[in-house]
Amino acid sequence: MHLVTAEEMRRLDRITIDRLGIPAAALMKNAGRAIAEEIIALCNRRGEAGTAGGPRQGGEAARDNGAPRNAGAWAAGGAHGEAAAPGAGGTRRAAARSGVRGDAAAGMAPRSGGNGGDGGDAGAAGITPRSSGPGGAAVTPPKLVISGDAALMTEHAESEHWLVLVGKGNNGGDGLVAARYLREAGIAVSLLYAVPPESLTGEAALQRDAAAAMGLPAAVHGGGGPDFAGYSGILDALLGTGAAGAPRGAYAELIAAANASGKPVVSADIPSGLDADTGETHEPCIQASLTVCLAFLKRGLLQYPGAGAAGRIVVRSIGIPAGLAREEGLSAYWLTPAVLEGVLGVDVSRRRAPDGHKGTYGHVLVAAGSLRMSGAGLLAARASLRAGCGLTTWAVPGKLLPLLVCAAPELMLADAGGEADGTWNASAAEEVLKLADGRDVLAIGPGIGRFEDDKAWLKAIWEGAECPLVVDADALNILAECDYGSWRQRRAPVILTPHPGEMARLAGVKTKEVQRDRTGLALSFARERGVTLVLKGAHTVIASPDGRVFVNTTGHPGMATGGAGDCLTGIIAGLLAQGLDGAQAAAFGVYLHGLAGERAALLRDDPASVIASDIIEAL
Ligand SMILES: NC(=O)C1=CN([C@@H]2O[C@H](COP(=O)(O)OP(=O)(O)OC[C@H]3O[C@@H](n4cnc5c(N)ncnc54)[C@H](OP(=O)(O)O)[C@@H]3O)[C@@H](O)[C@H]2O)[C@@H](O)CC1
Ligand SMILES: [K+]
Repeated sequence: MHLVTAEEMRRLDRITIDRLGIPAAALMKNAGRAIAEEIIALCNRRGEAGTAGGPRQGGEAARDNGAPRNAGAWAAGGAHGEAAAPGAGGTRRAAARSGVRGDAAAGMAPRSGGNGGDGGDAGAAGITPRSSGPGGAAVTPPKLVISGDAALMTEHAESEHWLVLVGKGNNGGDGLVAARYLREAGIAVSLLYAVPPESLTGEAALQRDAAAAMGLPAAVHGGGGPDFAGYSGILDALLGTGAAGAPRGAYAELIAAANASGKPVVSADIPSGLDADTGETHEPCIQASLTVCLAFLKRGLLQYPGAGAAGRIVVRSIGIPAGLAREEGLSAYWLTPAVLEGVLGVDVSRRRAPDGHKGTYGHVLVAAGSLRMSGAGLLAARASLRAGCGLTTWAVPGKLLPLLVCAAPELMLADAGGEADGTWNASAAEEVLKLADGRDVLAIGPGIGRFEDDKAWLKAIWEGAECPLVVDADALNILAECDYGSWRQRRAPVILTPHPGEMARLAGVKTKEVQRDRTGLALSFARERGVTLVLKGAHTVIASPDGRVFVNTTGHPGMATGGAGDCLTGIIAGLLAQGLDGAQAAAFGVYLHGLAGERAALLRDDPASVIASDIIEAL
């Protein structure tokens, strides 16, 4: 699934309208209808659970009122994203975990509710002929089957009254269309304009007039704290992709009041107050329980804190062809099995040749670990084997070798020289290069610490190793102090795997700046430096030097534990050794790492108790 910026979305809108001749009003109608369908589905869920209009439950429970739980969920197992076969239980679980669902009508994940009729005769309405069983007894009574527009029906309308907060732009127009469809479904709806309705223009003005002609009660926000107590839910149609900066004036007041109301808030396209590109949340920003994202997933919805403000995300098709994004060369993706296979060309089933042997699957050299942090090297080396490479050699300062014998019997150990106290030194680079000769990949950094002339050590390895290089941990901190742009160009790929702190040092900015726009920074850094960059953290970003960027959603907060990053280094190295290219190994490695973390959490029945070794065992 493509991820788009606001600017890219506008471009795709324009192409659809200008080149394909699809009227803007039709897109707005589709958008509003999709939003209404999702609200009706929500009403039905909570109607069945008997919670509509109930008192505020506080915290997450209140935000989630009527919607499946999402935030921080980590339900594991099964396939992720839209790639799994429609109807697969795994898809449903995975969608709940990642909090993003696609539109079945657009060929993505299955929809619940939806237009699927009543489960009876899906064909034409009519009278079913009488048939009889072997003894002549009638087995099928005559039945008149007529199906209606199920997605726009609810039996719980009487307990619902929705307030639509209407902004000045097309986002407000979407909200006005949704209001009409909700009313058509029998749900009471009121409109609250942020600005005088006369200031709406274009399609939004047409929708304003239609809503008025339909008799929908409307008011204009007059300042002060509006009273939302009488409503069962709020549709946030204040600001969309046309928003600039922090919400101002009436918009800010309405957002703050909606958040304080404790009512479930459904956002049209994006939560108002969110930067659609970066995931930054302005003050204030809607805290939605559900975001009905229109046409394409906006980048900011997958990056925190925006991902946290969006609640559950549903991406609904509105008539803009999905293929346009590819045709226009957009290259940011939500990382799913479909994207791994279709965009990156990864064989996610990891088939092995029937006549393969350990030499077929590559040999990893891991140069990692020192006296006080030998475990980091062990984790990386073991993870590379679990990722499926044929052989792994672990190079450590020689002093440590006797202590590590049989730490993992599957590993080969090698003496990298170093100091008598088990630390690294600059001359160890020569040993590492000798050991790397003929190896398929070299992973460096976990647990090496800092040492005298470590920059010379890194330069020698960077320039001398002919195989792909995975650089992590202290090797990244060393790199951040080097002018490596002047080093000899490497032919084989380099993958850097920084966490936000390491990224800040590499890019020469503050950590806060890294987190402000993770996707944008990763993309520009990878392009400028000619490396594949894995920017770790919640929803890890993988950027390749050719301008493609992938955002991962596997994993969970329990994986924020010492050594988890070392495992990732090993996994990526193990995949590179098997012949995957830089972007493939980085993206697939990050995806598998998160999946293994989810499995480990399930096995332990508690995400918080997962430790790095569990991730390796769950691979
Ligand atoms: N065919 C289409 O076009 C489709 C559009 N679609 C929908 O349209 C949405 C984009 O619509 P949009 O471009 O009209 O922008 P939108 O966010 O509604 O309003 C911007 C207005 O708000 C104002 N404003 C801005 N910043 C502000 C702030 N910080 N604080 C306060 N006010 C602020 C600013 O007014 P100004 O201040 O300039 O007078 C500006 O006019 C998109 O998200 C999707 O929902 C989809 O249905 C697909 C088809
Ligand atoms: K909105």
